[in-house]
Amino acid sequence: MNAGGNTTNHRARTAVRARVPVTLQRAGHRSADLVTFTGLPDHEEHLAVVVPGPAGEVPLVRLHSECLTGDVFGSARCDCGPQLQEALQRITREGGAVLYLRQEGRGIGLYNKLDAYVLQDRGSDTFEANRLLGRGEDERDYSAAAEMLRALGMTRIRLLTNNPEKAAQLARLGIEVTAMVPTGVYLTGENGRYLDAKARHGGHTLFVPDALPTTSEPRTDDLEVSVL
Ligand SMILES: Nc1nc2c(ncn2[C@@H]2O[C@H](COP(=O)(O)OP(=O)(O)OP(=O)(O)O)[C@@H](O)[C@H]2O)c(=O)[nH]1
Ligand SMILES: [Zn+2]
Repeated sequence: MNAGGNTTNHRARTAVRARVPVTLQRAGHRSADLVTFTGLPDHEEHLAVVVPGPAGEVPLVRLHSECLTGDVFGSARCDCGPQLQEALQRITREGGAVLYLRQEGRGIGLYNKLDAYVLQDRGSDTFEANRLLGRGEDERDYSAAAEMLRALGMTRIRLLTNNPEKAAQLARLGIEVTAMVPTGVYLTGENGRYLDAKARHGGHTLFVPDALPTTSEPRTDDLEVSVL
């Protein structure tokens, strides 16, 4: 019971639970801390990968939404895997954090995302497919991310993203985003329609050329964004 004796509206404050050093083999064998938390508002097991940067510099942060298919299996249907690698390589070089958020499928979960893929193969775009499943187009909420950043002492950040909604939500949640740093666009023969829908419908600041590649190798030339 707290000092006032009233526990009914009490919500645990988010705090760092443990910091575990690791070597990241796919980020040049550089060191990072994996950070876990207590008191997260949504009780998910979100994880931060943190590397200290130069004192006085605004840290680079990526809010990476979980994508098992892209991050782990390297599926070419989306651009999540290369974006995660880019973020890990950048923060291990210049300092910062990747918050790995358990928001699979923009918040609808893995099985629903795979159902959405089936609908996309029948002609729907990525946002319409969510609606046909009775779900929101994008159900992500970044409250837990803001709490994690506060617990890490990162309340002033540069955000590695092409998604203005992430910056807007963080600002509303009291995190000062001094800059949106563009993340790479990793175009493959399979993710062109997905990226195009993100740009046209989702408001992402990325450019997708009309002529899409025919291979599933990520291609980043002639795109107007920063790449590795
Ligand atoms: N529902 C659904 N989710 C998807 C689909 N493709 C990828 N995702 C999920 O979308 C999330 C990534 O969101 P994106 O819109 O690709 O990118 P973002 O994180 O908003 O923006 P950036 O910070 O610029 O990368 C991950 O959780 C993926 O699992 C899809 O077709 N349907
Ligand atoms: Zn993905």
